Amino acid sequence: MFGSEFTKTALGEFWTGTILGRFIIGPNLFCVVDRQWKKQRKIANPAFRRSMPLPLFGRLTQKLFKVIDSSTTGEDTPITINVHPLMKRWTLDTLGNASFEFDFGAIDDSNNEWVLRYETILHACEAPLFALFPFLERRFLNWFPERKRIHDELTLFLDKMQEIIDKKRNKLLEQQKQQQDELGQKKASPSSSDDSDYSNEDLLSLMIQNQLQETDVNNTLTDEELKSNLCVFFMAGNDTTTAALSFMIYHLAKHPEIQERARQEAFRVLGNEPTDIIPTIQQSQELVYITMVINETLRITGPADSLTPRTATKDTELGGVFIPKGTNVTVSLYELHHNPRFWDQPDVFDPERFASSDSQQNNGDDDDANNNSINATHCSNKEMFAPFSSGSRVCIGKNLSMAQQKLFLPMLLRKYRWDLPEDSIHREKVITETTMDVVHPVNLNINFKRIY
Ligand code: HEM
Repeated sequence: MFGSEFTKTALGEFWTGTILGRFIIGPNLFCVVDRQWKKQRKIANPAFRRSMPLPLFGRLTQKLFKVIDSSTTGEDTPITINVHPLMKRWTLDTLGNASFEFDFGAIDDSNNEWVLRYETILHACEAPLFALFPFLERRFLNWFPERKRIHDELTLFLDKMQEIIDKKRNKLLEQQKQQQDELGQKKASPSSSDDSDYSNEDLLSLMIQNQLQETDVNNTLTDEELKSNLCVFFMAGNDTTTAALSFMIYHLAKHPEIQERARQEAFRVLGNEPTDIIPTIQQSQELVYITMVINETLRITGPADSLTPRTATKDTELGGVFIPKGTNVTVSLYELHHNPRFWDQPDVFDPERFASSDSQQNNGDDDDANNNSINATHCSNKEMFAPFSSGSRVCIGKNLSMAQQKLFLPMLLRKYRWDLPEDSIHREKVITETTMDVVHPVNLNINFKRIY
């Protein structure tokens, strides 16, 4: 999205020793630049390119439906649900399992020890006092007992990650040794070195496998880097996908005719038996209209409304504006997605603008930054659609998030109809707030009615 005259602003020392610094602003993909970033991205890319664990996501969706159904008295009784916290529980469990085979257990119990710990740490990252004066917690932590307690919680969280890393590494080493013994070879490859076998493995295992295969330590991730990346996958992947799913439910509640059309597609592709069907990869690629709905949601209410700042590496000019070397600039994705020069009636929710002759191929599973074709009559430049950014620093979790959304929405459509309550605060337009730079709906209550 940015040319070489702009580089990502290195985030680092300012936050050392703070909760934000220990949790997020560390040696991870989001924060590092130049050679460090190249190394990390090269290692992480194959893990994110594997085929997605749809059966796992599907099982967790079935679990969520059971929780919802347990609070209804019958198929005809609607139930009102605050959607955003519910989606957060689902995303936390899918991401925990897919990232490092850790089940937060959030769907079953949103108040369990690990969920509360994670939420506490995340909220603490935003505390205004320490965001403005990070030296307070670096040098005078003892003056702030509550802050100190949260540091201890974070230590427990990071220790847990280290424990999981150690266990996984030992398990993989054992497997490797077994294979070597069996094959009688000097150099055995770990169990899944091929992309196509990745689907059942979590991201952490895939990255550790890389470490075990690599002989040059300069091309491997240290445990600190592994942990820091796991933290950032949560920060970057949990709230964003949660918000995307919540907004999607909102738009479909506001537009029942679009909801029904999407449901008919789900029935056509997955069948209409009254039972939870988990889409296969093949089926998920056939969900053309549902993909259009997802794209339009990401355009009109994208969870990331701007990119993190870039710094001009030299005096340059952008759109006729002179930008001196060292200036920080950013891109507003919101403006990009609502610019009337590129989008016909940008404030109207209209999935049709993503219809195209090649929409069959347009499944959100490739690695092209702008794989989402756009109807040329509605938008004059497909590069204007970039909810996951674009270029070399495009979101690494894009395919994962698209896979989650394309699994969840058809399952939900087959199982429930939903609408906005009469007294909803969102009747006119969706009310949002921003947490950790992610835009999400506030108190979005939705009435759900079971189909089966
Ligand atoms: C709807 C869901 C998501 C949206 C809208 C989104 C959006 C974005 C955007 C706009 C960026 C670029 C930020 C910048 O350069 O300033 C980004 C980067 C990133 N995202 Fe996502 N993201 C989503 C889901 C995920 C998921 C599921 C993960 C991981 C599990 C993830 C991990 C990352 C990481 C690690 C980066 C930094 C990549 C790099 O700089 O190489 N994201 N995301």
